[in-house]
Amino acid sequence: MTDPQFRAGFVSLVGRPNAGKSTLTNALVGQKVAITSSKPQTTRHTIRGIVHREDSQLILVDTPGLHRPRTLLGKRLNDLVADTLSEVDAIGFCLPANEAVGPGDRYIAKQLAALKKKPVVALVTKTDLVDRAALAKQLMAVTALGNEVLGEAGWADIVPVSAADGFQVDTVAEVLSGYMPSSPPLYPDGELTDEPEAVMVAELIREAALEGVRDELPHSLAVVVDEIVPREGRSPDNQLLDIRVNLYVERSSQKAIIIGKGGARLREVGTNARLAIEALLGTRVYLDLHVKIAKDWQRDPKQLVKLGF
Ligand SMILES: Nc1nc2c(ncn2[C@@H]2O[C@H](COP(=O)(O)OP(=O)(O)OP(=O)(O)O)[C@@H](O)[C@H]2O)c(=O)[nH]1
Repeated sequence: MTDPQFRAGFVSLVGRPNAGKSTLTNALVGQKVAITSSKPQTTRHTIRGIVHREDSQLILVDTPGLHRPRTLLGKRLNDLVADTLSEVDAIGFCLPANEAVGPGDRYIAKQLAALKKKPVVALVTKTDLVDRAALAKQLMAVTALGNEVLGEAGWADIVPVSAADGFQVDTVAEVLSGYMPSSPPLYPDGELTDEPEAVMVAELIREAALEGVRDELPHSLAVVVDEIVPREGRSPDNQLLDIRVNLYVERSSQKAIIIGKGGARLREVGTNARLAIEALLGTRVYLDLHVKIAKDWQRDPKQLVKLGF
């Protein structure tokens, strides 16, 4: 039954490069979905993370246009950003606690002001890097920016947060949830990301797995990307993505076809898929494939939802 109190909607985290958007996205979602690094402008795709809460669901959308004010001409950039942001229900504007409010922040704030009625929540990020006095000063500076650019009312809210130690991460989710419209959940429970990257990766694996056996398994194969996680401790120019994937078939005879004698076919599928994914993403990849039987998944609506259909 649908809970009339439930809220669900879209949120975009914006802010200048290195403001902590990707890290906060990961902390909110509770699992790594975005690629973070200390080098600015590494977010390569519009990424969505989904935050499932008891009484709300937040779908986080990244706004790539705001990352590169210097490489796009003013109007085009404004249009691009306005396009993306006009579709969200609230905006979280990330400003690092340990860096003075500067022209980059003011530039973004002015674009947000042009969107008129959209609620903008100022998120003062990385609070673990400053002491209480410095944080208080930064909160005042951020409040002043809101009043200067958005008028008397200023930001919809202002929340200090640290993705690194978890301080107030939950409060951020709660405050943003308050700006979501009443709606049933928009995504099935347990779904963490709906990024185009995962969909494309699944497609490439499906292709590789069906190569040469298409007649035997035409529609009996579902590919679900469980996780795409950057390997810890790698430098930005030597990244490795760990990708864990489940391949679902309907019967054990089909499982045997996919795996092949002594696992030989699955190894070949893995290599071919990995090369295609590396070419797509431009990063080295470690692919972890598991073949599972989901009996009659094509006829079972619950299974279909679980498998992303
Ligand atoms: N100490 C600390 N560091 C953080 C925190 N959040 C992010 N960082 C660091 O700040 C840097 C930038 O963080 P990102 O999350 O990649 O920033 P971003 O805004 O997504 O950056 P772009 O993709 O360049 O726009 C990384 O080195 C993070 O580890 C935090 O809460 N505390």
